[in-house]
Formats: sequence, C-alpha cells, structure tokens
Amino acid sequence: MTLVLGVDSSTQSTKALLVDADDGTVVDSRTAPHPAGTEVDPRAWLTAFDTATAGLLERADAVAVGGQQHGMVALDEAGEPVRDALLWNDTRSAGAARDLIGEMGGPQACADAIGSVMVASFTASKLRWLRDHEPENAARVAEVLLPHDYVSRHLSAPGTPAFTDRGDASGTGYFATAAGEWRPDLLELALGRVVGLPTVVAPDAVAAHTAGGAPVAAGSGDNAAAALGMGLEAGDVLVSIGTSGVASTISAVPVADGSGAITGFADAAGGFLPMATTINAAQILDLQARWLGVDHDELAALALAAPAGSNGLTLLPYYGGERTPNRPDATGTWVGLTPRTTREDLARAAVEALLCSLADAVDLVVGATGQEPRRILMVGGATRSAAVRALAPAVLGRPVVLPPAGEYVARGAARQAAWALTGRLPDWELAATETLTADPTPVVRTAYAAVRDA
Ligand SMILES: Nc1ncnc2c1ncn2[C@@H]1O[C@H](COP(=O)(O)OP(=O)(O)O)[C@@H](O)[C@H]1O
Ligand SMILES: O=C(CO)[C@@H](O)[C@H](O)COP(=O)(O)O
Repeated sequence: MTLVLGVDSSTQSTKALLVDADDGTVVDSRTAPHPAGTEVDPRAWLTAFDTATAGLLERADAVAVGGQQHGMVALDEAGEPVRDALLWNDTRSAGAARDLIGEMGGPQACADAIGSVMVASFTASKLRWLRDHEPENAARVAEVLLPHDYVSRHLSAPGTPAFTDRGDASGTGYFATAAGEWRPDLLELALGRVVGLPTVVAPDAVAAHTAGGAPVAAGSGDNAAAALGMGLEAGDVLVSIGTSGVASTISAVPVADGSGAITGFADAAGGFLPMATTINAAQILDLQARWLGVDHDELAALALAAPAGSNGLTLLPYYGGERTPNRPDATGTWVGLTPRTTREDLARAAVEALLCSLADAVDLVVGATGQEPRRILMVGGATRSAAVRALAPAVLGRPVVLPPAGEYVARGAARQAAWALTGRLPDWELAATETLTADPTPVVRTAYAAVRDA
C-alpha cells in the first residue's frame, strides 16, 4: 500500500493524517495542540509537528503540509525567530495595512497588484508593523516564511532551502497572484528592505525530500488545502468553521476586488480561490460555553431549546476585532438583553451570530461570482455542534452539504503529496455526504444586519 502523510498546521493544533494514496482512506491520524494567542513562538509548531507525526512520518511515501495563512515567521541569519510569529488574527497591524494601501495607490491598485486589498492579517502588514514598532527586530530579519513553509523546511533534509506555493504566497501582500511571482518591491515597501523569501514551487512538484528520502510536496495555505481535500468544483462554496470562518470558491480566473470584500488568493491546483474570511468563528461558541459553564454538547442543547431569533436577543460577535467587515478595533455587542433573557437565549444567540456572520461571507462570495452556488459545503471543528448543523441551513437560507467528519486541510495536503509522488492528482471519492435542510429564518439575519449596520 502506498501511504501519504497530510499535515494541517492550523491555528489551534497540528493534525496529521496517514492516507492510502489509492483511494484516500485514512489509515492513521494524530493531533497535537498549539499555544493559544495571536502571537506564538513558531518553534512550538515544529514541536507539535514532531508530536503529531511521530510514528507516521516514517511510514509515509510522500508528505505535504497545509498551514494557517499569513503568519509572519521572521527569521535571523541563523534561522531562528527574531520574535514570536504574528498570526492572521492579530489586528495590531491594521494601521500598517491602511498605510500600505495608500502607498500602493489605493484599494483597487492594491487589489490589481496582489489580488486582494491588504488587511491586518496579511504578512506585509505585519512586516510594516515590525519596521515601525520594533526596528531592532526588523533589522535582524534575514528571511520571512509562512507557517507552512517553516514546518515544511523542518521536515525536509537538513540544508534544504525554504519553499512555498502560490496559494500561500498569495496571502503575503508581496506576491503578484495573477502572474504567480514575488514582488520584491512590495516586500521592500513593507519592511524597508528585501530579505530572503522561499522559492515558489508548482502544485505537483517534488519540492524536497525528508531525511529518510520521502518526497515533500509544496504544501499550501490551509484554505487552499481544504479546497483540494474536498475536491471543490466550480460553483461549490465551501464554508469552513474553524478558528476563522471562511466562505471560499474556486475560479479559473484571477479576482481583484477593490472593495476588499473578497480576497483573491491562488488555490493549490493552479487556479484561484476567491474567499471571505472572518476572524471570529468557532471561538464564539468556545467563549459562550465557558461563560455559561457548559460543554459544547450542552451549549448546543441549550441553543436548540430556544426559538429562532433568541427572543429578541442579538449578538454581533466581533470579539477579537473583525475582518469581514473590516473592523479591526471592534468588540462584541449584545443587543436585546432583558430580565426575561434565558440561558437558552444566550446560547442560541451565539450560534445564530456565528451563522449570520458566515452567511454574510457566503453572500459576498456569491455576489463576487454572480451565480447561485451549486452546493454549499460545510467543514471545520464547529460543525461538530448539533446546533450549528441544525441551524446552518435555516440561517444561510439554503441546503448545506455536510461531508463526513474529517480533517479536510490535512486530506488536501495528503492528496497533494500523492500528486507529487505519482505525477497524477488522485480522485478520492468523499464517503457519504449528508444534506442538511431547514425552513429559512430570514428574521434572524434581519435582526443581525440591523445591529451590524447600526
Ligand atoms: N462539539 C463542538 N461544538 C462546537 N465547537 C467545537 C466542537 N468541537 C470542537 N469545536 C471547536 O472547533 C475549533 C477547532 O476547529 P478547527 O477546525 O480544528 O480549527 P483550526 O483549524 O482553526 O485550528 C475549536 O475552537 C473547538 O472548540
Ligand atoms: O486568515 C485566514 C484566511 O485568509 C484564515 O483562514 C487562516 O488561514 C486561519 O485558518 P484556520 O486556522 O481558522 O483554519
């Protein structure tokens, strides 16, 4: 049996899947947690990688890594981090993003240059923040990597130069996404000088070998890897509810949305991945469960015991600042609390807020493509919530296709590893999917929109 290893180095954990390259069957899997927070010592991801892949890497005939997008892994001459990595959900770089957009000639010029209007999440914004706030650290930077590049080099034979792919490169802010080339001038604009960048390799290339001699494929950003793992097809919209909330679709042509609603990233298969991303997603429910003193199953049961609309209670869940809409300094807002508000209402309002925020993201993607989605698919940790599964079709107002529970970023990385190994992108059928339906509850979105737009 030919085995391929797919790894997801995501915000909250590393997930490793050892997969049968012929049909995609998961043979073994392991996970390891990451430290919490929006700035993290990136060496913790290497430790988590070693833990999650122990006993799996040795059995793999090829391997690839998907990773959280955008994170700034700034390394010195010795390859050591000059400071903790700033993650995609760290909003301190919001002002830097605004400065860069201005210097690039405005939002549309920025989108034309890199495929997206820069936000705080992008690596370039973080490098500008570093230049402006920690010049002594900025002066020590010799090379900038993304999280997946950093992990890929770690698992490759010693001395392997860093490599990346166009999918993850397209989230840096110094990559011309349509042309598929680095923009050293934009890196210089952000950091004040040009430093080392990883080589961009093709989606089907063998980029390196492990110390044991197994091919290592390019890997990609986690959303591009998830699209590959799902076998996303034209017309599909993928909703991912992990630390971030994402609505994405695939496109054969590049996107350059000057409004900033849609980021026009590259995908992991040679095309493009227009998407809308929220900063607040699964953790809305984590917080609510903690505040109510319940676990996730109890939170779901409480939510399902309240009526649609949570008896007039509405939450705008931008606890950690938000990106869609672009409100980096926002905080959460509760509207409609009364002496009659129940624990059930509080739980329901949190689930409805999560889903309304995702519905906004889906609308943006649908608006950008101009066509009603063929299918909406839903993946990510929060789909384990019975309330999310029950209410998603009601709030989104459309049927939702739920694939079997699984780690689709890691599966996509494994599929890419098989592609590099065999020279052919394998067709891995999804096991039985379930179609979730419910009567639409537009009143929930109307109430949410009123608070959002107030
Ligand atoms: N039963 C559940 N109900 C709601 N949320 C859940 C449940 N199980 C896990 N989660 C949440 O899913 C999130 C992790 O999802 P995941 O897709 O792995 O995130 P990431 O890829 O960003 O690290 C966590 O915030 C976790 O609390
Ligand atoms: O910033 C983005 C996309 O632009 C996020 O989607 C990150 O890529 C983090 O992903 P998860 O850990 O939530 O999967």
